[in-house]
Amino acid sequence: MHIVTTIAGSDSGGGAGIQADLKTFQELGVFGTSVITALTAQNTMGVSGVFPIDHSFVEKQFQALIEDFSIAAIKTGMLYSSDIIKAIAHMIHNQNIPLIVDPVMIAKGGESLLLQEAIEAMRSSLLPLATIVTPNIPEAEALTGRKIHDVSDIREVAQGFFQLGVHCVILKGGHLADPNFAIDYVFFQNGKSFSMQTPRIQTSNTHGTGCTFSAAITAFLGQGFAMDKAIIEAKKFIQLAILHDLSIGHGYGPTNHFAYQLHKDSCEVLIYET
Ligand SMILES: Nc1ncnc2c1ncn2[C@@H]1O[C@H](COP(=O)(O)OP(=O)(O)OP(=O)(O)O)[C@@H](O)[C@H]1O
Ligand SMILES: Cc1ncc(CO)c(N)n1
Repeated sequence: MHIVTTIAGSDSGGGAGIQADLKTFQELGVFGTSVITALTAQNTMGVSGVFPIDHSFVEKQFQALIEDFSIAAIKTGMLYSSDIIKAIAHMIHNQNIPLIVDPVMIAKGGESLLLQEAIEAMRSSLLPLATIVTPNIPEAEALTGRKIHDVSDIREVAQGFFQLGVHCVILKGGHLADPNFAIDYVFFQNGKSFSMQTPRIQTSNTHGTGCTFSAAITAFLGQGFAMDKAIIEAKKFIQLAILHDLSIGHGYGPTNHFAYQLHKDSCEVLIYET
């Protein structure tokens, strides 16, 4: 049994954060463990409160895991403060475990999940340890200080992440205004790159898409998939989770974590060399 870990915030509404990650791990046949960085009072309509966990207790949770388990891959999500980020970086820097950083900053409803003061710690302490980083466009802009106007700017931004020491950058194009396709751009430090394209689904049920996508990458990597295969299969997982959405809540509803196991043969991801 492969064991993986999510270090993230709790979403009481169950569609994002720790809850989305553990559901995704379970669906993909890996044993999920967790380190909770913050509690959020949250539903599909928004975040009504954030209660950060003291960084010493974040450390204590991780310590409990590494004393007992052999962890195959780690992902991070909502990390909230520089104290928490630095504590995590300190704990994992000598562990030699693949690390997927989803640099969560803002919830779909606009609430902040990362303090402004924490951006520098993300850049200087955590990203140098990252195997893969999965920013959306605004996150990539905030972390590299470069603006993305169109696809040609994306390669430059990936370089910005490589300079920090990241091995693979997945720029999620969900926020680029292509009405027909959801395109993500994948860049490796060795120069290899490709884009992944699926039909864009017209829905407001996109709560937790980023968490679910990065959790699926973590689950596949933890099982020993090669990096490109893990990324492409995770794109399939999130496409199906958005397509077969569940009617839950009154706002931005969750995705359907059951869908991949039911429909995985029906989804095609188009891959283009870039
Ligand atoms: N409407 C959509 N149809 C198809 N795929 C989508 C759609 N919206 C997002 N995706 C895909 O979902 C994945 C997550 O991307 P997204 O841009 O939503 O992440 P995010 O903004 O970080 O999410 P979150 O708000 O959960 O942090 C990407 O693979 C993206 O292409
Ligand atoms: C706890 C948490 N993590 C991440 C996101 C981003 O989707 C969210 N809304 N809540």
